[in-house]
Amino acid sequence: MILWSRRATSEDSELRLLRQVAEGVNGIEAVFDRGLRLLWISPSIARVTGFTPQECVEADDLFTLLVHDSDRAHARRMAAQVGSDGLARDFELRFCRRDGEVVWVASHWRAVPVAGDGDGDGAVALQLSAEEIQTRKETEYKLLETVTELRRAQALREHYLVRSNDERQRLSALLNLIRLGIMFMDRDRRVLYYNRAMLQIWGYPPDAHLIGMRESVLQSTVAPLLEDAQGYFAHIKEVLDAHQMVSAEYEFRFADGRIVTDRSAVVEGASAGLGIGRVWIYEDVTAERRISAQLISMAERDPLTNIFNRRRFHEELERTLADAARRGVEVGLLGIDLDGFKPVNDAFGHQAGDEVLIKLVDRVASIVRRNEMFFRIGGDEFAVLVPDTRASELSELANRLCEAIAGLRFEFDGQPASVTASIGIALYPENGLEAQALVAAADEAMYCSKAGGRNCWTLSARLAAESVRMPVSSSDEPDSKED
Ligand SMILES: Nc1nc2c(ncn2[C@@H]2O[C@H](COP(=O)(O)OP(=O)(O)OP(=O)(O)O)[C@@H](O)[C@H]2O)c(=O)[nH]1
Repeated sequence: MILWSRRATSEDSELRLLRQVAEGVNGIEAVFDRGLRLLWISPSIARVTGFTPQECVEADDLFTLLVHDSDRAHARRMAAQVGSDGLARDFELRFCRRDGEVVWVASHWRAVPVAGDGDGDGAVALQLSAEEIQTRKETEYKLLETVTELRRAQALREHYLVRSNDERQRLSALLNLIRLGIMFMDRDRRVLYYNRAMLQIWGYPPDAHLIGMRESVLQSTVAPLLEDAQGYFAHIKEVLDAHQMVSAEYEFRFADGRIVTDRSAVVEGASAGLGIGRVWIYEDVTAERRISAQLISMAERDPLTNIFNRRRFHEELERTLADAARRGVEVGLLGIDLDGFKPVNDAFGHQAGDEVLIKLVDRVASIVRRNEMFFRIGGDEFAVLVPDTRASELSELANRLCEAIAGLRFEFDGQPASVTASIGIALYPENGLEAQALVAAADEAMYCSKAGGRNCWTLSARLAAESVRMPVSSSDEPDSKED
């Protein structure tokens, strides 16, 4: 056995025995005096650090030689405390190897009484038992790194989860505020998402739960609400079968009269080419349609009598003539101007005149057929457009109108009042091929009626060589009389 002790000669038998045991163990064993001077160290120090036991013993300060800068003060302090209070201590520290590498060791320090020291002060030595734990430390480090990495990933995931939840909440709040109904269907045609407006439009209660519901189930629940369920479902089938990326706006009606439009688009997935489903957007356009119908009505109807006005008259005349030209049929135009209307206004006031106009329109409207159109051209001027007709039918109609108007009885301020009508009849194509020519022919004939005594009708002169003015008779076949 080689001895590296400064006090080898004065060792007692107990210390020798301790050394023998210590040299045989795999770990590092060392003995220090209370001043932390190394007295002895086992050969295993060379295996762990590369420094020989002799180099260690001869070193001025083993702590400076072996212990890493960062651990040195702590190690020294702990060892000194063991020396002073006699309590064993365990701690880990780093040794610096000769080759510059660092190696972790677990150290156990305890005070060992030195028997037979001779000075009688109960002297103690410090025994260090150390074991290399580099592999364990590396594993610990790796574990720590992995745990840190996991924690970081977890924190990041939680951060994104919170962000994505917030995002979803914001989006959901927004989608629930808008008036458009929105529904996402997945690729298997099951409901993935819907907003509040979608429930309202489709007549579901606010707490309805549709997530995961199949399209076919959805359709069966809404079918009774639709005016034409089969037509609507055929539209959906067409959109889906044709894989339309964006479908055109489709208008449909509910049985309760609401008008709704739908549009839909494929929702692109992250991987190109694969749609992950389809979004459907529903809009209740009932109010819009009503307003636009009102605007159209205002633009083409007379506000007092609610029948079509001059503007619509010209549109219908052009359309009817074009249609008649295609089909090779005749079109009749009756120009009607009231007789003696001004005196009613003058005698009983404008309101009385309005009443006459309203009642007269009601009466005439009850006489004209469904395919015949009645217009107020302005003031006390009216027109009836008769598609696909003959002159004889027109004269019959004119006769009935004259009789009906003359038969209207009014009473204002206790006094009776009445009006009559002068009618001019023009026939397409005989009296004019263009709208303007036909109107001029009807006007001309109407003025003939006025000139001929009023309360009568006149066939346009352009129909025959001369226009024909007829007094009103109750017969279906009016007696024609040359103008
Ligand atoms: N109450 C009322 N009167 C109107 C309205 N529009 C036009 N009038 C009046 O209708 C009258 C039309 O005049 P005229 O055609 O000369 O009246 P008329 O007495 O039938 O004369 P003739 O056509 O020659 O028989 C005028 O007094 C206008 O002021 C209306 O919306 N309401």
